[in-house]
Amino acid sequence: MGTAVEAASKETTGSALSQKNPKVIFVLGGPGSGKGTQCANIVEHFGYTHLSAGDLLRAEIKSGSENGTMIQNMIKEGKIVPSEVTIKLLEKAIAENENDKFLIDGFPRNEENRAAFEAVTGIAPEFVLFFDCPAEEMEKRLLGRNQGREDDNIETIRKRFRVYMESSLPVIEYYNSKGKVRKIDAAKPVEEVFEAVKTLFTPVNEKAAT
Ligand SMILES: Nc1ncnc2c1ncn2[C@@H]1O[C@H](COP(=O)(O)OP(=O)(O)O)[C@@H](O)[C@H]1O
Ligand SMILES: Nc1ccn([C@@H]2O[C@H](COP(=O)(O)OP(=O)(O)O)[C@@H](O)[C@H]2O)c(=O)n1
Ligand SMILES: [Mg+2]
Repeated sequence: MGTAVEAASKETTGSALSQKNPKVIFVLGGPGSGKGTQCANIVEHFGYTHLSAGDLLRAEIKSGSENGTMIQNMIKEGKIVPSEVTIKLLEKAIAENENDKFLIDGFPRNEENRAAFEAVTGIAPEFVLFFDCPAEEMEKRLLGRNQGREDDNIETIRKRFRVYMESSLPVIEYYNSKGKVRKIDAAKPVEEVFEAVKTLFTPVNEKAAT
């Protein structure tokens, strides 16, 4: 149905995903709230595959892709890359992985990300894991992250916070209005945050098994 472009896109990507029918959890929260850290814990304990949108975009820059320069400039400015680029990377990563359970970290980051992902893949998240953390704590963590990231400087961090407030929080609000948000106090130490995360995953997994 729809345009030829839509049909083609379904044939090349949508069909691979609809066959898979993957289970997806969106992991959201401000920059530095601890998304990547907690995803690593969830992978270890609950068998999900972690897909960080930011990591996929950074790998795309490194691969020498034709979009690389554009992505690099957007990340440096703290701006959100057009969803068609990010969604293609996510679709490919899901299709190529044998697992059927994915943590999608740092996506959707704006309304365009959200609506396009749903339209292209037909996938709705099981729930949205939301790491709630004060800006001062996030700023402190980002300045101490030491991963050599070009966007972990105070100037870009301020831009990323603005984008988060203006564009990403409304997406969390959208899912909240649908009862899909599981909010975690992310200002606590890593272990305590993970204790709270665990309680969300254990009952969900048990329910799925019975
Ligand atoms: N609960 C926490 N308390 C203190 N530091 C944390 C906590 N969670 C993560 N960190 C540290 O903060 C930085 C940002 O964490 P990260 O998981 O990369 O966040 P995000 O992916 O949300 O940007 C990292 O250096 C990480 O080690
Ligand atoms: N859905 C997404 C996710 C990240 N990005 C870009 O990648 C940057 C880093 O994202 P990230 O998720 O790795 O950052 P953190 O929240 O982990 O600090 C963002 O500031 C955006 O520039 C994007 O454009 N679209
Ligand atoms: Mg991250």
